[in-house]
Formats: sequence, structure tokens, C-alpha cells
Amino acid sequence: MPLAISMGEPAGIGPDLILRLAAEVTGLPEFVVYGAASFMAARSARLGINLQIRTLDWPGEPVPEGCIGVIDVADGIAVADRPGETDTAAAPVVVRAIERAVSDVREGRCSALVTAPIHKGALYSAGFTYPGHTEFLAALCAENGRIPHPVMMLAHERFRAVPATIHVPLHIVSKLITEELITQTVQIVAKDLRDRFGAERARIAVAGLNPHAGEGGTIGVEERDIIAPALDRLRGQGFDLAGPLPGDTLFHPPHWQSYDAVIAMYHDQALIPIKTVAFDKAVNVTLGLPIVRTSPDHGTAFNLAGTGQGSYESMKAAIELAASMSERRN
Ligand SMILES: NC(=O)C1=CN([C@@H]2O[C@H](COP(=O)(O)OP(=O)(O)OC[C@H]3O[C@@H](n4cnc5c(N)ncnc54)[C@H](O)[C@@H]3O)[C@@H](O)[C@H]2O)C=CC1
Ligand SMILES: NCC(=O)COP(=O)(O)O
Repeated sequence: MPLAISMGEPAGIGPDLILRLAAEVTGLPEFVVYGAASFMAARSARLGINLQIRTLDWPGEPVPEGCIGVIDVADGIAVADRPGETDTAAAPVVVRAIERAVSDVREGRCSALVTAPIHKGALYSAGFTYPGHTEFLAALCAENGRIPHPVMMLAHERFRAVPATIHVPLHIVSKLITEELITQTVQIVAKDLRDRFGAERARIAVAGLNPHAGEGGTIGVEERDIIAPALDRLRGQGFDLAGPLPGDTLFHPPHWQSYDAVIAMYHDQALIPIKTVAFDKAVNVTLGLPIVRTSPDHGTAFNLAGTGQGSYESMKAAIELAASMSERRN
């Protein structure tokens, strides 16, 4: 069964990386692209890539050598090949690509989902109401009206960083740190590390929110009043946890290397360390969903789109990790 790759923002680097990987790298897991076939052909020609675009009726259709299979979701919308220039008209295609890909994974026609980067601002101006893929995918995976709690994890080998809150302004993070959020996040991380990464009893570190993890309640009380009690309760249920630990020293390599994952309290607390050490290799994984979803760690890189420059290593790692996670699960 192929992987489903949503093409992402057409003005961005995502389509280039998909095309370059298909043309230049052998031995990748089989995949099909969800997006606009005519746009993919135009971007391929711009990049001088010798690859035919083959429109598929269904993802399992055989794709001849020298071709890349595309499930065309353009539905009459002309997606322009203009690197670096967003176009509101393309937004429905970008969104539909994700929706169709999720549906094909959920219905067993594809093994897992890999998303190329979207430009959040471009989608917001076209009326998209989800902060990012992570929250949108959770909504698409709702069952009986229940939306699963999605957990973002950035992973490179044993370095796995999880922001407990995701795409939210910093000034409301503190209000969102609740015992329920800490509990749910730890439970999902531990379960998915076991089921999808083979870490039988994951050892997880949890960061504090405030400098020095609150310094005993003198520089903030979330650690004392919320995070520590939640961790104590979870330890009582058998989870192997350290923390709350000061966020500034937790990512010192000898420290994080002794854990299977580090849970941070907010987006940048988790993502800055991993992007600093592994920007071109780390993968964004969504935990807590009934499907496997990965993505490169970077965004749309408008300055590189359409140039053939830029690294495809994170996208390649996302494809390989999606394949290995879905094999482990099946
Ligand atoms: N999964 C997703 O859909 C993601 C989407 N984004 C979105 O992407 C847009 C742009 O975000 P930025 O913060 O500018 O981040 P960005 O990752 O697009 O770019 C940051 C810097 O990294 C460089 N860069 C990015 N990818 C690269 C690659 N493959 N090889 C070499 N250099 C690369 C860019 O040229 C730029 O200098 C935003 O709308 C953001 O929300 C950001 C991260 C993930
Ligand atoms: N910085 C990571 C990021 O913004 C990716 O978000 P998502 O689109 O995967 O939810």
C-alpha cells in the first residue's frame, strides 16, 4: 500500500522536494501525491525534472517507471506555478489534498500520511480555521463526534521533543497548562512511543513552564500547583517520569539522551532545541491519531521554492519514518 503525500502550499518548497525525491532518490517507500496534477507538471518542468505526472483514479493504481502518481484534487481550479507567491484561489486544493489523503489512509487505501508544508497565513486568509495540520487532522479523524487529542512531536533518532501546547499565543499558555493536559499528553506520548516506536516503557522528562521550573514556587507556581501533582499521579499509575525539570538545562545532550521523549510546555520550548541540532533531519509526527502522520520539520521556505535548492532530507526522513511507523502498527 502506498503512502499518501499531500502536496502542501504550491508557492512553497514542498512540491519541489516531493518531485526531487521521486526523481533523485531510489529505494524510497512507494507513495502517491494528493494535489493538482497540472501544477505538479508545471513545477516539475520549471525544475528541469525528468518525470512524467501520471493522474491516478485510485492510490493503488500501478505507476509506470519514470512517473509520479498524483490523485488530482484540483477539481477545475487552476493552481498557478508561482514560487513564493500565495494565491487564495489555491487554498481549497491545498485543503482538499489533505482531506482526501486522510480519507484514503483511514479507509485503508494508503498506509500513512505525509504532509508537505502548508503556509498557515495563506490558508487563514482563505478562511481556514485550524491553527495547523495537527489540529485539522484531529478534526478529520473525529469518530462519533469525538475529536482525538492530537500531540505534536518533533523527532530525530532518540531526540524527541513534544510541545504540550501547540499553536497558541504565548500569553495564554499558562492558562492552558492543566493537570488534564499534562496527563493526556503523557499518556498519549507513552502509548504511541510503545505502539509506534517500540519503546516498551518510555522514560519521559517533563519541563517546567517558568525559569528554573518555578524555583520552588518563587518564580511561578504552575510547576508546584499543576505539573508536579499531575506527574505524581501518573507515576502512581506506573509511568516512568522525570520532572518538572528546568527547561533551560533539560535539552543539554547528556540530559535529554537519557529519555525517550521530552515534553515541553509550549511550541518554541520544544522546537528550538531540536531544530537547532537537527533542522535538516527532524520529522514532525502527530501522535494520538488513529492514523500515522509525519511531515518535515520545516515550513514552506518561499525563498527556495522553484529553485531546486534546499535540503530534501527532512522530507525524506518523514517519508521513511511514516513507512516504518505504519509497518510497526500493521
Ligand atoms: N508542517 C507545516 O505545514 C509547517 C508549516 N510551516 C509554515 O511555513 C511558513 C514559513 O515558515 P518559516 O517560519 O519561514 O519557516 P521555514 O522553515 O519555511 O523557513 C525558515 C528558514 O529555513 C530555511 N529552510 C526551510 N526549509 C528548508 C530546506 N528544506 N532546506 C534548506 N533550508 C530550508 C528557509 O529558507 C528559511 O531560511 C509559515 O506559514 C509556517 O507556519 C512551518 C513549519 C511547518
Ligand atoms: N512548527 C511546526 C508547525 O508549525 C507544524 O504544524 P502542523 O502544520 O504540522 O500542525
